[in-house]
Amino acid sequence: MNANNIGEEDVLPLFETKAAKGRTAYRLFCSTIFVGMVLILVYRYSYIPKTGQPGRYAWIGMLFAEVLFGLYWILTQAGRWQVVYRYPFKDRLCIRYTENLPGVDIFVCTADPTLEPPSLVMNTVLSVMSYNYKPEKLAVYLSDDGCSELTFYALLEASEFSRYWIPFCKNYNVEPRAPEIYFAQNIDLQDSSFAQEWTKIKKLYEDMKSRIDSAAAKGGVPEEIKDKHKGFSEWNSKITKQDHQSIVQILVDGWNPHSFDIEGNRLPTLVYLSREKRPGFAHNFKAGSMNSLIRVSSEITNAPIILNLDCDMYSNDPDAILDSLCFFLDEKQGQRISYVQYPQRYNNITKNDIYANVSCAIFQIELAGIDGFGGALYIGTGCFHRRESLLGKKYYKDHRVEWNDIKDNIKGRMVEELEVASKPLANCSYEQGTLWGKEMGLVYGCPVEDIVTGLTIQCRGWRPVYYNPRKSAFLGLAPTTLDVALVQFKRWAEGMFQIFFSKYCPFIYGRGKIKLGAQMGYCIYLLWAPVSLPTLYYVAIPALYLLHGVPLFPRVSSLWFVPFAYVFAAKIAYSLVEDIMCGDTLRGWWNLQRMWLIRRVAPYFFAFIDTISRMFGLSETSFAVTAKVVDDDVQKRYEKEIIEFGSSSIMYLIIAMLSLLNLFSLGYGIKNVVFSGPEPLDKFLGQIIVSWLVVMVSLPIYEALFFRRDKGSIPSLILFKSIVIASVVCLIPVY
Ligand SMILES: O=c1ccn([C@@H]2O[C@H](COP(=O)(O)OP(=O)(O)O[C@H]3O[C@H](CO)[C@@H](O)[C@H](O)[C@H]3O)[C@@H](O)[C@H]2O)c(=O)[nH]1
Ligand SMILES: [Mn+2]
Repeated sequence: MNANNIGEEDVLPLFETKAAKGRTAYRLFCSTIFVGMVLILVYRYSYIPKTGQPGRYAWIGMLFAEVLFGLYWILTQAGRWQVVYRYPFKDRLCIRYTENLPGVDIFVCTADPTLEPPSLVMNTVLSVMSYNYKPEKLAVYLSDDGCSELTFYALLEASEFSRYWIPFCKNYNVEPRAPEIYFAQNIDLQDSSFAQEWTKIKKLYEDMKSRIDSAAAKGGVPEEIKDKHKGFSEWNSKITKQDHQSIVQILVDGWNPHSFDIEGNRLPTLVYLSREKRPGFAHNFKAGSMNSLIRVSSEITNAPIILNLDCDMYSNDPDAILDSLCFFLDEKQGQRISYVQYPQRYNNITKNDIYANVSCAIFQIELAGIDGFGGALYIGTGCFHRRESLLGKKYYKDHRVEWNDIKDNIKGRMVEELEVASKPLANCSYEQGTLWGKEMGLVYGCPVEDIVTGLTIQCRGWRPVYYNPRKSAFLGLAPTTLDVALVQFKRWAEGMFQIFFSKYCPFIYGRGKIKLGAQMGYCIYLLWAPVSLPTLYYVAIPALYLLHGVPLFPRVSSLWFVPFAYVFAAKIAYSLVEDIMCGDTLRGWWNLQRMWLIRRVAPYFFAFIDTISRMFGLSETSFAVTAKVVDDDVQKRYEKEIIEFGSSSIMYLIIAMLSLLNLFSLGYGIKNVVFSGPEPLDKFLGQIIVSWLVVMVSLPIYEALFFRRDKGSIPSLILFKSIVIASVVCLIPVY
């Protein structure tokens, strides 16, 4: 697998790592904020009201909140201090390695045919089957945790359609290779032979899709179809999602001379897997499914490189495999690279990204910043792995792997034989008494299996890479309702906080194994949940004390006001500049501010509560699968960028209550200024500004509470409860 006879020193590298521009300027700016924060704390500490004076306890609380904000802010610098960008050179790769590229196994996970419609999943499967890569080196595995015959049927249909789709894609260099997305584009059909092909394939695709969708609508596969394929015999009336045997079906055997596409070229191997599930056996959600995939694929193709994708993440770049191989095959650094993580991007984002799904700062800056400390995170999808490192091997210096191509046995063994041999590997009992889920494969026991697994891989000596190409390599579906978006963030915040308290806490587990910057970088996310506490404090207490006429910030006429004003303004300005530079719109930034606040006060807070209650054994780990589709009405509102509340989630109660509280106190504060002149303004401007900011970002919330009548507005019961609670809170005496 080495480059032909060339000495290692003379070959050009296959990738390059460059430091981001503007580091010094950023570090200087950062230091001024730091000084401002220290001054704020000095002020807080020296002016604590004496015992008996009003606001003493609130003041001490403010001091705590500001200390916590400050500490958290220091952590977030790990994501910005040393940002690096990676540049692969796939032309060099293609010249140097022609025939001897490694095999790649692609894993797609799906869990529920209603939340994740089979026709959507097939788009992902088709997009990865048509990579620009030798089909005999490519295998696609679909893991179906829903154990649905619909998904199986859809995969059968897709395997047939792929015989037309793949040659069409390659002949005309079509992009992207997810048919649904491709045919939704405006295509220039001047060339008549192309137009003919295009029309033919489009018809084939639409027919296939309508067969899949109508089976899904009927809730089952028609009998006459079932009779045609022996695979359906695995399903009987007793099978449920939670209780069934292992199913492994090789739908395309890349080595079978009969499985060619319509032009006589080979097809990639295609495998359907539904691991065994039995009541009483923990199935460990996606981590369990990935581990079964690792084992089953090792029996069938055993490629040294694994790409793992969520079912909604189609490939948007047919050359993505080549890009990522530049990292693994680089002669000098490649041996140590365990995985290449791409950012999560979406194809259903509206112009101003109403739920702030894109997270520019995270994907364009923070993750690249943590990569600068050698700690690129594994985020569950869009990630190429080295099979060895995912399996749990340690990295040893000077240890070189010989990457054998596709496992020889697929060539010699019959499909039936492979199926029989791999089924037991997906059985519940297989993992009992083994290291799977602990030191092998993905780590169990955490709803963010990805982050914790990535950490363990790094701590075994590997150096992952974060690669954010200009052209998105993968595109998925972002949540289109607030409810779904918040539940997702709650799962993340909860899972991550759990890691912080487990033996995997980066500061302990990673000590001496990964850099301090990387440890801190992890904690930016692991501490999402507890950062909700000072945030809640800051949006509730100053407003409440404004109502009661107790000041909590320095007077405007005092010099102490300056650090507060500076830190506030500088942070806001910085986030604006950062966001716009990442390509967001002004309104997009504004939406991000709203979501920032909402996330911190609701899902992060509930994640905090649930993590603590789990520590006392009061609740269990769960994984709420994100819905990928919604009703037409809801979709229309999403496209118009109207926030979809539309459920009675308890999270809305907190959000509504806080926005009402700030509205009351802002009204009261302004009334005082208008009637009593400059004195209250001097004393209360800080609090008025905080409330004013909360009110400004909450405008769509008031609208949903009081004015909207559509189904997506906030239910009136929540309105009622939040008014009652907010009023009671206002009446509580303060100390
Ligand atoms: O029991 C399960 C649950 C989920 N999944 C699959 O896992 C993927 C991710 O689930 P989704 O509901 O889409 O979660 P997201 O919040 O969108 O996922 C992000 O966060 C997860 C961790 O919380 C990671 O596993 C994902 O890769 C990452 O994209 C999907 O393909 C599911 O089909 C399973 O295979 N089995
Ligand atoms: Mn998802």
